[in-house]
Amino acid sequence: MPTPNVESIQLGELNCWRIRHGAAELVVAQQGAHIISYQVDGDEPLIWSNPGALFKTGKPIRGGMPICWPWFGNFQRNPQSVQAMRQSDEAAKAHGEVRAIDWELMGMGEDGDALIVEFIQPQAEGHLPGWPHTVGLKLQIRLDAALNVSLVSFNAGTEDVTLSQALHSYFAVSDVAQVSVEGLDGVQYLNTLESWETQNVQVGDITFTGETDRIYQDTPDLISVVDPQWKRRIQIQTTGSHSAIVWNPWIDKTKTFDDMQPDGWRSMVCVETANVMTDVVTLKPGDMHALSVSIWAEPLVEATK
Ligand SMILES: O=P(O)(O)OC[C@H]1O[C@H](O)[C@H](O)[C@@H](O)[C@@H]1O
Repeated sequence: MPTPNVESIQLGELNCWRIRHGAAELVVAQQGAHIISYQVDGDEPLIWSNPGALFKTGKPIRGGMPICWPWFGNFQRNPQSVQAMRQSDEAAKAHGEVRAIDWELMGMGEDGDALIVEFIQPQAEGHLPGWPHTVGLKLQIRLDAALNVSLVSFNAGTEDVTLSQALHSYFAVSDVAQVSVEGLDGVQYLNTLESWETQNVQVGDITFTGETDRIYQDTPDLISVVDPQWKRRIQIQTTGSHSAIVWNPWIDKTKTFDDMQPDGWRSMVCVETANVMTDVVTLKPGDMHALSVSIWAEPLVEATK
């Protein structure tokens, strides 16, 4: 059985852990329970670790896998049922309240050949600013042949709670202009750069020629990023999610970020495992929901004629 090897490290101002399990290495920050990198020895990284990232207390980390909860994206773009959960005159943060606060590491342990790492977010139990609900929030990371991440919400209060959420995965690619995203052919999407009202239908695979920010609805459980140059297919298998956001900031948007190198956009693409828009989650008292993704790479088999 592979033995995990855990090292506490400091990245900028943030406490992190470097966890080795078999051939896999995971770096996770206490702030946001944020996966910063994940790579299997001898392979290209699967999760994009951003060389321009800033590791500052209270600032969301760009790259890796931010957790967006209890709302995704721009609060005002969320359905009324999600907005009604918040009681505050303060401007709402993009992507919710938990990506830039500390989580508690509950434990790390082996389960057969797998390693499990668990975090909880105690502030979700009634202590998030302007969000007066009591939800047990746990992140479970399971390392086996894949990277498996599950965000579990349990309504411990007495009223219904509606939330939108995402595991905002940044995937490492050879060159975003050369990759395609498969699995969404025929699926409806909003092109948020053009209109939040018009429904579009995806035709064929997604390729990238400019800034891209799309919300796909009624998504299938398996989406892949096909990368011919790195001769691999990243498999993104989800449960508890029927929406996905596909995002790349391209050249000009990247220039507006203080935490991304000018060419950073080229080596990443976000395919986010989500519950947004028509797919928001309502938890009755006592209900639990798990938003889960398993990520692994498979070699691209060249078509033979
Ligand atoms: O800059 P952030 O708040 O981390 O958000 C980064 C991106 O996240 C998602 O993919 C949204 O769809 C984008 O509109 C947003 O720009």
